[in-house]
Amino acid sequence: MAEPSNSCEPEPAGGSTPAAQDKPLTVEQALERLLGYARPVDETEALPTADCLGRVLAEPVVSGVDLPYWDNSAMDGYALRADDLAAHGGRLPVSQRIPAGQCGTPLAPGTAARIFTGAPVPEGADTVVVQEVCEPEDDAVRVSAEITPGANIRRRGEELTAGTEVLAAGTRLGPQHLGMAAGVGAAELRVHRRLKVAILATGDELVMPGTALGPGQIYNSNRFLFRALLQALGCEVIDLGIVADDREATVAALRDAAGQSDLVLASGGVSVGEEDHIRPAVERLGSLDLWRVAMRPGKPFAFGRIGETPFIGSPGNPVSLFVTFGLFARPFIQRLQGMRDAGLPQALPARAGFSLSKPVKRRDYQRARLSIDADGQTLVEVFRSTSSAALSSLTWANGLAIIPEGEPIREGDRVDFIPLSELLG
Ligand SMILES: Nc1nc2c(c(=O)[nH]1)N[C@H]1C(S)=C(S)[C@@H](COP(=O)(O)OP(=O)(O)OC[C@H]3O[C@@H](n4cnc5c(N)ncnc54)[C@H](O)[C@@H]3O)O[C@H]1N2
Ligand code: MOO
Ligand SMILES: [Mg+2]
Repeated sequence: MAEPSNSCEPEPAGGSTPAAQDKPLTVEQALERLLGYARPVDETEALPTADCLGRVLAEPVVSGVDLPYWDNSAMDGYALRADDLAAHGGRLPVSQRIPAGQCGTPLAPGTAARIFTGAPVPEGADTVVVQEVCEPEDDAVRVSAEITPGANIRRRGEELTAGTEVLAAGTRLGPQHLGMAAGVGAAELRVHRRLKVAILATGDELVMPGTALGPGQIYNSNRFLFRALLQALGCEVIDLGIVADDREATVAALRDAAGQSDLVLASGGVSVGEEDHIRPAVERLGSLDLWRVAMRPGKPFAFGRIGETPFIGSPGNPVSLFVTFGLFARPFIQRLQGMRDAGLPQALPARAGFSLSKPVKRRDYQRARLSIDADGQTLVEVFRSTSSAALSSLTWANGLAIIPEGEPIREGDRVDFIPLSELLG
């Protein structure tokens, strides 16, 4: 889509060397370069708050009210003046009843009000006593325990006051944010429009589930990975299906994809064989701005532009696609969507429950499982195979262990672990 709002200015980042750099970039350099090309889509729309799940907020939400809006009871019980209770030997007549949704009258001196959770505390009362320590007696109440003056009242404005920004622009709206917006009375929110992402899977060997496999054929897993990863990010997916390993077919499919989307994602055909047509096709239609990252899986990862439309080429191996999506495509998409905090997924320090005597040559994102052992210590185990074709490694894992290049790992060493949740949504 040739929208100026989403154009990729040729602004080098992460090093000035253009695309087909001689050496693979580090993960950090690659991300920096990639994000240097990310221009947020600036078109926005106003939607009913209930329809905004997963959208990115374009304007802050500012509260028009104090929260709570008035002093209210945090418990079911009796509202009274603490001094009155002491002065009347722990027994007070009940002068009114205040359920939630009703306002009582100012509390008559020397009396208590029956009150329920969420009801406004009547003027004059300074304490709510929970009913569990009260005995109702005819039209009075006897309090059988020590009370804490001021207890069980949620004060007006104690959470926040009118004029407070409750949600910042650039927030991805989850259930808690929608609840917050509704809680300050926002019926509509201004959000960025949905990002249109075109996907295509290259490969003559691919067939769709539902068809019997012929000789040399495999099922097209990547389509399902792409779609689901994008849906979890709130994108509109334009699925262009399977593209043959053919130069002209690849050029035509990429041109078609770029014409109707904000971003094009392709899987496969990005490596060095003569059946890999993605790089020359992108170069013909625009430019290749990055190719190859010093990582495993995912080394032949590519980024470029087809006209003005950004392009991400993921390696065909499904695990390589998943990992490069989480590390690069996800933050890039978050930026286009207008999110504030787009970057590498957060890793947490953990303890290796495995050893690798032979150091790895490229930074390795091994499929891993974090657990807490009997002593309460973190323990990371890695999958038995590092094959980037083995999706079963990802269904087994709950995260990725980052194995730095050139360093052996001994059991008990610190190892950085990225929870899968950091890579999704
Ligand atoms: N001589 C070299 N060969 C390869 C290199 C290299 O540096 N030199 N790199 C290897 C690495 S690492 C990877 S990763 C792959 C990346 O390959 P491509 O991106 O070109 O992808 P393809 O060759 O098309 O496919 C690779 C692999 O993935 C399977 N595949 C492809 N698409 C799908 C799909 N939609 N669903 C499921 N599986 C898919 C495909 O059948 C291949 O097995 O290149 C190495 N080669
Ligand atoms: O980069 Mo490939 O993804 O190592 O298998
Ligand atoms: Mg290939």
